[in-house]
Amino acid sequence: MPSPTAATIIFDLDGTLIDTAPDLAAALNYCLGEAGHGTDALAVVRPEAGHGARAMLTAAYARRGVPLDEPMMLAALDRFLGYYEAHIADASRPYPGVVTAMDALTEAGFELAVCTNKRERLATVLLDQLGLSARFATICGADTVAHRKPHPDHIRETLGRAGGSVAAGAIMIGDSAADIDAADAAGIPSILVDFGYAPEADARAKASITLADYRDLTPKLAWRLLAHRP
Ligand SMILES: O=C(O)COP(=O)(O)O
Ligand SMILES: [Mg+2]
Repeated sequence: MPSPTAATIIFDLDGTLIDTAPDLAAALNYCLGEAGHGTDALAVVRPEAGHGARAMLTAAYARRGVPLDEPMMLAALDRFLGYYEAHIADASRPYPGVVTAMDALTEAGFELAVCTNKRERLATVLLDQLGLSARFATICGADTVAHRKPHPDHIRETLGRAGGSVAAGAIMIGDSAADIDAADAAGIPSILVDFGYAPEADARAKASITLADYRDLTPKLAWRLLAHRP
């Protein structure tokens, strides 16, 4: 049971907690192959992996100069998501050091939560298959809420479900401007991970700190950030 007074560490999922790009790229390449196109290398697809299936398909078709109207997009999305769910944890793994960092944070009394623009069901299936779901007080997806990140309500809803609040203390850890902007608008400190999919310059500038290695995500760092709230 989440404690009502615990501070909450909120993780973004894709590109922050889990490196999901290989399985997302495989789902994209399956769709491209089915439509008679060649495949894209992981390095090409990786920067788009944090923006969801629709963005990945849009970019792949734009690279080929092939138009993708809405009915084609909806059919491609169905194919993408069907393949993706069936292969969701084939190659996706937690980033190095994050599980050890979560152990230390939980041990120190922090509540952990996930706030992702992935669909809640997919996020839950992925974390279930990786054996990580039980660590989180809530897994709050894009379709769990009326307004997804960068809207601050996504963070507020995540905190509410986790038994926390802005007043009780919260930190958002993410890899994109959507994460950092949501944290900023909710009035909580943020950590931008350097190794994610979309570390844009404005997110880097706006984040409370940038993290290059999960070994540095310690309870001491979290307490320091909470002591200097924005
Ligand atoms: O699937 C997306 O659009 C991005 O997911 P994320 O918020 O976990 O990075
Ligand atoms: Mg992300």
